[in-house]
Amino acid sequence: MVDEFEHICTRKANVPGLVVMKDVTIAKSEFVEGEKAVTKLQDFQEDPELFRYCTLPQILKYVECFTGPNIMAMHTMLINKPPDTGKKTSRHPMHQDLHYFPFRPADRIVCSWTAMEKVHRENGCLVVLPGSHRGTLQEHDYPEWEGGVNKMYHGVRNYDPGHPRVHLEMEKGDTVFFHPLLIHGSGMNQTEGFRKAISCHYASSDCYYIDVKGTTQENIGNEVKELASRKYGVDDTVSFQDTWALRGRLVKGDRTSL
Ligand SMILES: CCCCCCCCCC(=O)SCCNC(=O)CCNC(=O)[C@H](O)C(C)(C)COP(=O)(O)OP(=O)(O)OC[C@H]1O[C@@H](n2cnc3c(N)ncnc32)[C@H](O)[C@@H]1OP(=O)(O)O
Ligand SMILES: Nc1ncnc2c1ncn2[C@@H]1O[C@H](COP(=O)(O)OP(=O)(O)OP(=O)(O)O)[C@@H](O)[C@H]1O
Ligand SMILES: O=C(O)CCC(=O)C(=O)O
Ligand SMILES: [Fe+2]
Ligand SMILES: [Mg+2]
Repeated sequence: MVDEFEHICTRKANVPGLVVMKDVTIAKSEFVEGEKAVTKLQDFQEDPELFRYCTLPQILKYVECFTGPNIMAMHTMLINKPPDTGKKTSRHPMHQDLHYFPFRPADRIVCSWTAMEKVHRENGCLVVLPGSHRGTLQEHDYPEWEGGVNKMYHGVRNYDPGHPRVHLEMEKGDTVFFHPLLIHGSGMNQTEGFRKAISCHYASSDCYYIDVKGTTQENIGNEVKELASRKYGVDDTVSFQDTWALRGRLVKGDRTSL
C-alpha cells in the first residue's frame, strides 16, 4: 500500500474520484513534487490495492460488531502527515468525525485507523479524549490558528482543555477502532519523516441520511457542496447526502439504505 501511494503521487496510477490534498503551507510555498507534497489521499475506493485495506477480514471482524452484517465503506483516507513547515499546519484540530457525516445512527458508524509505521508523540500520533463518545455532536469551525489551517480541518469550538487526554502511540500495523463522536486530533509532526496511516469509516448500510439544514453540520455541508461543484462541475441538485451516496462502497452484505 505504501508502494501504491508512491505510484499515485508520481502519477503512475490514476484513480477516479481520488482527492489529493497538499498541506496548506506546502501548497502555497515553492514547488514540491511527488509524495513530499501530499498530506492526504481521500476517496481511494476505486483503487483496488488501497481499497483492499477496507476489505481485510481481520478488520471487518471487529467492524461487524458495530455495524452488523451490512457494511459500507463510506470514507477512505491515507494520511501522510508531513514534517511541520514551522507553521504548525501539520496539526489536526480536535474534532468529531460525525461532523462530516449526514447519516445516522452514530452507533452504527465506526472508524478503523491503522498505523503504517510506528507513530508516537514526536511524529504526531492520534490524541483522544476518552469517554467523549458518550456526549453529543458539538459545534465545529476553523480554529483560530495564526500559521494557517488546512481546508475543512474544522475543530470542536469549545472543548474542555482540562479533559484527560490519551496519546495513542502505536506500532506499525496496530489498528484502533473508534466511535464517530470520539473527540480526537493529532499533533504536529516534529520529525523529518512523513507519518503514514490508512483509515476507513464504515457504516451499516441500514443507516439513513439526515438533512443538516439548521444544524451545526450546515457549515461543512455547504463547504463540501461547493467543492463538489468546483471539482466535478455538478450543480446544486447534488446534495451533501448525494456526495456520500456516490462515494460509499459496499464491502459485505446488502446495500439496503445508504
Ligand atoms: C469531505 C470530507 C470528509 C471527511 C470525513 C472524515 C473526517 C475527516 C476529517 C478530515 O480530514 S477533514 C479534511 C478534509 N479535507 C478535505 O477534504 C479537503 C480536500 N482537499 C481538496 O479538495 C483540495 O486539496 C483543495 C481544494 C484544498 C485544493 O485543491 P487543488 O488540489 O486543486 O489545489 P491547488 O494546488 O490547485 O490550489 C488551489 C488553491 O487551494 C489552496 N490550497 C491547496 N491546498 C490547500 C489546503 N490544504 N488547505 C487550504 N487551501 C489549500 C491553494 O493554495 C490554492 O489557493 P489560491 O487559489 O489562493 O492560490
Ligand atoms: N460505534 C462504535 N465505534 C467504535 N467503538 C465503539 C462504538 N460503540 C461503542 N464503542 C466502544 O466499544 C466499547 C463497548 O461499548 P459500550 O457501548 O459497551 O461502551 P462502554 O464504554 O463499555 O460504556 P458502558 O459503560 O456504557 O457499557 C467501548 O470501549 C466503546 O468506546
Ligand atoms: O491521522 C490523523 O492525523 C488524524 C486524521 C483524522 O482524524 C481525520 O482525518 O479525521
Ligand atoms: Fe478524524
Ligand atoms: Mg460496555
